[in-house]
Amino acid sequence: MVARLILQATKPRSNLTSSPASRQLTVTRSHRMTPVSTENLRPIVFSGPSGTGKSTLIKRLFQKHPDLFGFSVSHTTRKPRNGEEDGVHYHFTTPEKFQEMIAEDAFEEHAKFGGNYYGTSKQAVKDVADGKGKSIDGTTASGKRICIFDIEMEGVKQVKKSDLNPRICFIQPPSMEILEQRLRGRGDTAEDAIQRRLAQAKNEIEYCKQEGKNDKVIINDDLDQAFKELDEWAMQGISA
Ligand SMILES: Nc1ncnc2c1ncn2[C@@H]1O[C@H](COP(=O)(O)OP(=O)(O)OP(=O)(O)O)[C@@H](O)[C@H]1O
Repeated sequence: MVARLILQATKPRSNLTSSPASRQLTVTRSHRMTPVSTENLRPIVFSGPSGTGKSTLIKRLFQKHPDLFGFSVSHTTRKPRNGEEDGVHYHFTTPEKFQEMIAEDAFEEHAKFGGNYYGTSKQAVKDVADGKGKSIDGTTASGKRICIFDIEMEGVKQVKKSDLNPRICFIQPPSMEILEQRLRGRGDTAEDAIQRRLAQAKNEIEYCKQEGKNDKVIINDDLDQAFKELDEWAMQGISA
């Protein structure tokens, strides 16, 4: 879904790294404290074709580490749906204000989908590290968190150019045939959209093959195996 310009985590920023005391953050977990080095506060970006299994894998990551990761609250020019609260689900804004923010270089990345703008502001990324991001269920992700991005290829290109210094992981389908089965199996995508997504998937897989575009590529064939690989990679360097 489009608005998954959701979250990110930020590269070690000055407010997190300037004093010795901040070189190690402490994340409170259910029964213990987990020291997290500043290196691990780098945002993690997940990308990959629609239907490849990003949401499924990210959900597992949040379930396994409920206090460690967060999404940023995106800006959007679309109208709020029932039950959506400004500042919680999205920062709802006007096209004029959104354009102003683009001009002020306020976004880490932004894009237009279905006639509406969506974007991740620099402030929203900082908010995740300050305990003001979102958890997987939309509730406030309190405490310092590592920002997770779930974004499209164009968004990945933008964050790579920003000063976020994210770790980038591409989730690849085992084959185009299986990707098609997954998209159809979800039962929520119209035929023309499936065809568009499959065509786009080819572009994304080509992009992913280029040298230096990703820090990690995971083939999501067997889900348990893919999650194990993803979890080990995401948790690298995080003391638990
Ligand atoms: N390893 C797997 N084996 C079989 N089915 C899977 C696997 N991973 C995910 N799926 C299924 O594939 C479908 C697509 O997964 P998911 O919605 O997580 O994809 P996505 O990459 O987040 O897509 P989008 O970008 O469109 O939101 C879902 O029905 C999910 O249950």
